[in-house]
Amino acid sequence: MRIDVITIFPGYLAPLREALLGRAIGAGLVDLAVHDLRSWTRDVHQAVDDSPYGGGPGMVMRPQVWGEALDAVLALDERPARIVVPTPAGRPFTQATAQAWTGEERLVFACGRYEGIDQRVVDDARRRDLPVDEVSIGDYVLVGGEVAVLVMVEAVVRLLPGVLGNPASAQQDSFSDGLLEGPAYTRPEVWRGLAVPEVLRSGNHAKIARWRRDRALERTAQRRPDLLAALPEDALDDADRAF
Ligand SMILES: CC(C)N1CCN(Cc2ccc(Cn3ccc4ccc(-c5n[nH]c(N)c5C#N)cc43)cc2)CC1
Repeated sequence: MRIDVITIFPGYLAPLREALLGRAIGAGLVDLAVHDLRSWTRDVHQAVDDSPYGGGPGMVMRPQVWGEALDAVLALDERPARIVVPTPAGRPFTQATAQAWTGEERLVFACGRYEGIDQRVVDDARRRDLPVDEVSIGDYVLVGGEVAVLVMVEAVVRLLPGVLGNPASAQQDSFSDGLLEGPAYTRPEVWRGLAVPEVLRSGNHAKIARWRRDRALERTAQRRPDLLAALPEDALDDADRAF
């Protein structure tokens, strides 16, 4: 997978070259290119924003600069690309989104700042039949799209074959079966007077699996009843329902 990020703050994306993601890049599983939007400005001030039509607070990012930047970055590689635009007004970015994007050969992220990017940039890409997703990582307001891109790239790349040391981790993620994961423990057996639940030390794998499922159901019911309500009919077996 090739990933391109266009931003006025390239340094914000430096963490993508660290740790797991850095190793994925080093292993050739991911190609990452970060581009400074100001490279496509033509004025001495390298202006990327302007006042909003219709008035209102803040500034809006100029379509000309973004249009030239996206055209140039898309032309760098012949692989078909999905353009991703983080925005507070976007569709929710979920684990399902991350899973779906693992099938893409290329993702091009457009990081806005100020009050966002002139809508005609997205409209122009769509009318050229380029796939464009406007997505939000959560119901809170950030200052720009860069942090959202860090989140989304990590969520996608960790699902790519060969990236995680133990692929089972991705399969047993929270959300992958629709539930939150339950509590996890490691040594010592007792810490500050708190003992690891005995069942986890029993060696009885059936009992352990049941206990873990019950804790996941309990935690999901307490913290995310919406996830429980959204489970498909056949997601819970009789033992789950008995819980
Ligand atoms: C009603 C009320 C919830 N509204 C809210 C948004 N207000 C306008 C407004 C304010 C600030 C920004 C800053 N900004 C610029 C580009 C950009 C990209 C992503 C995000 C972003 N924020 N939160 C997320 N989950 C995001 C994602 N993904 C924020 C961005 C952009 C837009 C208007 C009021």
